[in-house]
Amino acid sequence: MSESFQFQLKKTDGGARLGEVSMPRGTIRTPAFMPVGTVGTVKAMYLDQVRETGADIILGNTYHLMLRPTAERVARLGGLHQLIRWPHPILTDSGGFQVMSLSGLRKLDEQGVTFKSHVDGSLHHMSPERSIEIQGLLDSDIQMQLDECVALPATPKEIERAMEMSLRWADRCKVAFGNQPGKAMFGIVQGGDVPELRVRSAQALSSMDLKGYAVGGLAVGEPQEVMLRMLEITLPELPTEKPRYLMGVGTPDDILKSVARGIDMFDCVMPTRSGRHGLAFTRRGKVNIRNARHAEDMRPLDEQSNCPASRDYSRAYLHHLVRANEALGGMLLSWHNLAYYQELMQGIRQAIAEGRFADFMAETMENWARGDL
Ligand SMILES: CCCSCc1cc(N)cc2c(=O)[nH]c(N)nc12
Repeated sequence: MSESFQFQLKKTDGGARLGEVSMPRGTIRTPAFMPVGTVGTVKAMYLDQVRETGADIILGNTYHLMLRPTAERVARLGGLHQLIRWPHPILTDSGGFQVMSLSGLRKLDEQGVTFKSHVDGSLHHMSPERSIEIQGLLDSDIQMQLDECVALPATPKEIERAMEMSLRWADRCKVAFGNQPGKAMFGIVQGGDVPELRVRSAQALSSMDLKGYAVGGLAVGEPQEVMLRMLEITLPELPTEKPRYLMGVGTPDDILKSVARGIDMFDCVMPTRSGRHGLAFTRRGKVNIRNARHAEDMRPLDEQSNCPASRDYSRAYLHHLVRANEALGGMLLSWHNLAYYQELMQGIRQAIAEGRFADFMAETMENWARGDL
């Protein structure tokens, strides 16, 4: 562990990068998958289970936590790590994305966003400074700038307006964050699906000399090939010695292809949300456990896994639980999916370390294509 925030790029293999983010609360092995703990919990999981799957860091969310239980109450209770009993690193999103997608957005201007809470309809205003203040009250280790993510498709003019505002907000967030040894504030590249706006955003953020850089404005409905193309355009404009975080991504296939292009950190609700709906990700592709073919299949999802949910429970039982809408079904499948995602990340890191990432990617995708036994 380190008293400061440090990123070490340990090895590259083609576009893929092996690294480590060291900070006081722990080390993040990259490429890393970060389970989403939006409201202070990774849904349907105990956090010691999340840790056992191999997670080095989880996410929290300014928008949700400012509404309930409020950032001030979390601070009075000792900060988010103490409240939820997760002593390892936490990254918090800034809240703007959730305001656009969850709240009754009332106003968005230079000063910030004004919105109605989806919890109780109360009115709130969040400026770049307030977002950083909230993330500080949560004692977040990696704090995201407030940004404006435009849903695609959108006009180039609209995308440019939002990208330029996000740059001005990045500057204000940097000032508000100040100097917090051991913590980091990441900028967020915007620019939609417009190459020259992506380049401008990445170059301007790079000149701010931040601790890390997220690629935002993607995984918002665009085709995968558009997302990947934007990575190919954006990543060369970002400093190689800083971590790159692709926000909201993704499926195992998205992750492999984004690692190949130089992404270090990922987050997505996919493994837990899909798990709650009966969809399992496995080394042989996706398995919809609700399908009748599993009703009397006493095999586990993956007898080679060291995760109890994958190894010790039959498909027949999982099928029954999900069909009966029993909470245990979603719990076991969330556990299995998070374990599979972390197993995939460990396989990626090992393959890069041994200089065989291209072969690993090809073999993994072949196994997915072969489908479930
Ligand atoms: C807890 C959720 C973290 S990631 C949410 C997210 C997801 C996606 N897809 C894009 C963005 C974005 O452009 N900006 C911000 N702040 N967040 C985004």
